[in-house]
Amino acid sequence: MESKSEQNEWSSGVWAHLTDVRRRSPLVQCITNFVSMDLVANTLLSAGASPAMVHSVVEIPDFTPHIHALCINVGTLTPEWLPSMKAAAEVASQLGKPWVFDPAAVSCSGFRLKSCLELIGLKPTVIKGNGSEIIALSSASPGQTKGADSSHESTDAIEAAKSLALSSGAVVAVSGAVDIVTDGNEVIGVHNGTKMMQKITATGCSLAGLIAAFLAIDSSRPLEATVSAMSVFGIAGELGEAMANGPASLRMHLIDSLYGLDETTVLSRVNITRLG
Ligand SMILES: Nc1ncnc2c1ncn2[C@@H]1O[C@H](COP(=O)(O)OP(=O)(O)O)[C@@H](O)[C@H]1O
Ligand SMILES: Cc1ncsc1CCOP(=O)(O)O
Ligand SMILES: [Mg+2]
Repeated sequence: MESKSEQNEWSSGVWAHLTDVRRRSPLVQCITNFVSMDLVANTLLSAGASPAMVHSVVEIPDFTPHIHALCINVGTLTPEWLPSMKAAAEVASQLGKPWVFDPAAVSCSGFRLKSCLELIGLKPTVIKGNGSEIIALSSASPGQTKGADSSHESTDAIEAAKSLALSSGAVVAVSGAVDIVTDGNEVIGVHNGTKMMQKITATGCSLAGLIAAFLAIDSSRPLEATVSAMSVFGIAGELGEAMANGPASLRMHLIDSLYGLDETTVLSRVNITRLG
């Protein structure tokens, strides 16, 4: 059971992180899938960050040195896109810029799984997947695939997440009913969010982009920054659902709620526990 003071510490940490993102407006480069580009960019803008969907390999040497964080998502991967992803990841890692890797639909093909493992070799700061994606990556073998959706609960993936964190050196975040964040030793559960978020495509991708923005302003504490981003996104979903009639209006209200989040709401809604 979490003590009141531990809860208060998490809540004030979440609010401090969001305030800092709004104040510093970090530049986040996103090489993401076609489905998600719009929602990822709008999520980052409503949180106060500055998104740039720059993915051409010829632009990376000029642009990537200027970013504050990077997000790479393989949701619509093709062989033509992989060199851009690798080049951007290499620049980010060499220059000490935090980067998030989202192995969207990793089990779709052998090509995608191999590409994901190669990208993990380039040292992401955070790997964010759903339960099925993290289990597949951790065992380096595709399970049964449901494409971009998960057929596992996030809590089924705790041991896989810990093992992937230890083998990769990344913080691993598993989205789902309870968002799990681990560095291989500590395991934190974020209990914000709402089930209907699964019915909007690219919410997982947007969460990965948001994690990148939070890492940009607290790169020395990737576990805490990731926990904060997950809680903030979940709270925006909870508030959005209260105004929505279904997934399409939730999409709109989620963005509005993220934009309008205030201190009282954040402090009263953060729900984070230590799971191990
Ligand atoms: N059953 C649920 N209850 C509450 N929040 C959920 C639930 N399922 C997903 N979410 C939230 O939806 C967002 C996207 O997560 P998820 O659907 O797991 O990603 P992905 O799209 O990558 O599979 C996250 O913020 C997560 O917390
Ligand atoms: C439907 C789909 N197909 C390939 S990528 C993609 C979007 C997946 O987004 P998310 O992982 O956030 O559900
Ligand atoms: Mg996903």
